[in-house]
Amino acid sequence: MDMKKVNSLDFTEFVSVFRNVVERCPLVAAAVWSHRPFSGLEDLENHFFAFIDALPKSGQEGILRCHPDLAGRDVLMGRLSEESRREQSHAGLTSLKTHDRLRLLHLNQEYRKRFGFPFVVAALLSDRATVFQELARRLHCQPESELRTALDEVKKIIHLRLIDLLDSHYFGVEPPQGRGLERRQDASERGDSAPQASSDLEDDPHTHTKEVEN
Ligand SMILES: NC(=O)N[C@H]1NC(=O)NC1=O
Repeated sequence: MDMKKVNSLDFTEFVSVFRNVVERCPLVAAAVWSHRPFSGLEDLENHFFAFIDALPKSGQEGILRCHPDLAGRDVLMGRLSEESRREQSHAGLTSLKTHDRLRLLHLNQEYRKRFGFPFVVAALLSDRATVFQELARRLHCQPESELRTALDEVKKIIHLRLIDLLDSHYFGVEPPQGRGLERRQDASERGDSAPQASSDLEDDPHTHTKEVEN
């Protein structure tokens, strides 16, 4: 879909297409529609970012709480959104062995206990090893800076989801904070050589398939 097409969508169509750009928060797409026409991907995503930035802390935490835990219950129950399933699968999080799943469950619980919202990371830019490392590192951050870090990850997820929905020629646009696309490409080109969180990870062929098309 190109920007001309995006700008031609009526409210219902726009919300239907962009409803999960912010995980389980179609209200954000509903608000962004009012700002059309958009000049390009950057303009469009800036409206998503601005909506989130303008929220009070409780709203920002609410956005984070709409994200499913990585390798959490929603994964086990098959209740992930299509986007989240693809992202978590890309990072190898839908095929963890019990030992690693329990370790992640424990870290996720510790994180949620400390900050009051789930650990969020752009899984499409990550792999199993970095998810574990980042979770262990961010667990010790100060609440205020951690909220900002988590929202920056949400913005990376938004950026990548918008790229998926739009034409591939937008792929050259830098992600928020200029970080990440290179790693995403590395990951998708990497094929089956994703670093592992521990030596006993399952090797699920679905985990390492090239899931990112662009
Ligand atoms: N908790 C969390 O990070 N969830 C997510 N990350 C991501 O890239 N997609 C998600 O659903």
